[in-house]
Amino acid sequence: MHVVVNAAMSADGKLSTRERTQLAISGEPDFERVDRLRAESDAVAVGVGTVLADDPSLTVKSSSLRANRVDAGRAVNPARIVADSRARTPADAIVLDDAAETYVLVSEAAPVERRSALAERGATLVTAGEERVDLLRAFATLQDEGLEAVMVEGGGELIFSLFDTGLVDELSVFVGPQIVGGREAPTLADGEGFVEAFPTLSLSDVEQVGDGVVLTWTVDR
Ligand SMILES: NC(=O)c1ccc[n+]([C@@H]2O[C@H](COP(=O)([O-])OP(=O)(O)OC[C@H]3O[C@@H](n4cnc5c(N)ncnc54)[C@H](O)[C@@H]3O)[C@@H](O)[C@H]2O)c1
Ligand SMILES: Nc1nc(=O)c(N)c(NC[C@H](O)[C@H](O)[C@H](O)COP(=O)(O)O)[nH]1
Repeated sequence: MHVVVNAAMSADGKLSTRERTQLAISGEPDFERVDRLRAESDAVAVGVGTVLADDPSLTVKSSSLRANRVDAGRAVNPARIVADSRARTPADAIVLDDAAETYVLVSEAAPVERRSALAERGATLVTAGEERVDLLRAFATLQDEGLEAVMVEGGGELIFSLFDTGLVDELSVFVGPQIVGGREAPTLADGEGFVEAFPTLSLSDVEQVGDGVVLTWTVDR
């Protein structure tokens, strides 16, 4: 499996405001880059925090990129993955519509009635971990399902955990020209934070986009 984390952050490293309201960090050229990354992926993953804050669709927006996928014998959209320890994804979340297959990763602690509600909406549930999703086990199951190229779009809690478990191969981040501030505002990697043995990165590309920059790193092994 190849896991790419992609996000947009302000110059001070924030993914959104302290109120978790969506923030226009990048613009159209970056959305097109994200769309191309989605189109190349077998699946696009987010944490349930992102579903609750943004209600994203995670689909490919460009009709020509969708057509290319179909021509190549792939599904029109990549599958969607939601890491959701307690099955909090709302039944009317856009990620549960029929535009793509959706996997919801839950833990043993997810209430049975919430799991049933998601299964009724057509989601495929993957259970791994007691209180929290065991990402190593869950991603191994997803790989068995044929998902090889996985793009992770956030948020900060999920991104930290994926680095913590050593699952990330590549990081690309748009760094935008604004300061958001706020100690409660989500950053690129939240969670508990590393104190020692930090994951290290090797820079593979730098591209200026307007007053921002797209940085691409590979994760050192
Ligand atoms: N700028 C961007 O590119 C971008 C992208 C995505 C999200 N966001 C923003 O990020 C915020 C949401 O981020 P967040 O950090 O609150 O939530 P998140 O999206 O990272 O989701 C966190 C949730 O994931 C689930 N999860 C399951 N297993 C987990 C594990 N092992 N480790 C960690 N989480 C696990 C838990 O239920 C947890 O509550 C929103 O404000 C959203 O707007 C910004
Ligand atoms: N590239 C990018 N620039 C930004 O300025 C910004 N705020 C995001 N944020 C990611 C966002 O939080 C969403 O999760 C998805 O971008 C929504 O995806 P859809 O369009 O619904 O498919 N992403």
